[in-house]
Amino acid sequence: MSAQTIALASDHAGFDLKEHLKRELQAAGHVILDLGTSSTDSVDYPDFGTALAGAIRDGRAGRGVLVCGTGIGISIAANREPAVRAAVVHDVTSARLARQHNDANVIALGARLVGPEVAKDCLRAFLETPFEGGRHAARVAKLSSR
Ligand SMILES: O=C(CO)[C@H](O)[C@H](O)[C@H](O)COP(=O)(O)O
Repeated sequence: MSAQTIALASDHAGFDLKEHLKRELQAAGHVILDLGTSSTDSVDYPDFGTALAGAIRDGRAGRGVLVCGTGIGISIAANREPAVRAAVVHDVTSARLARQHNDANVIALGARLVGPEVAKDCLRAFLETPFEGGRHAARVAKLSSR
């Protein structure tokens, strides 16, 4: 995928993995919008999921990557924004299908569940896999119309 602005956000549990993924994305030439957190000091994941969702809504980033301990809490926060389709992914297959079937514009990773190499593979699949459209298009449209 060509270079684009990608927003990153995590809580304390996801901080180290976020930094790892940031370096990967920078090396690939992407522009990074890092919305925090900036250390492993304890913070609240809704603040960071919401911040990333705002960046997607406002067009400051085309895609987003969220990290918390499980990926769950921070994705719940981000998905409250209608412009966001955030998918918790654990492996390349879930990351690929989140794009092919769901046109996910955000992935959420669990730093306590997924190692850095698997997370990197998920990120690559997320960025490189196109939406299939077809029968999935009407379903995704229904997500936005409710
Ligand atoms: O939101 C979560 C659970 O879905 C995340 O895993 C958080 O990172 C986790 O709850 C943080 O837990 P901690 O005990 O405060 O580090």
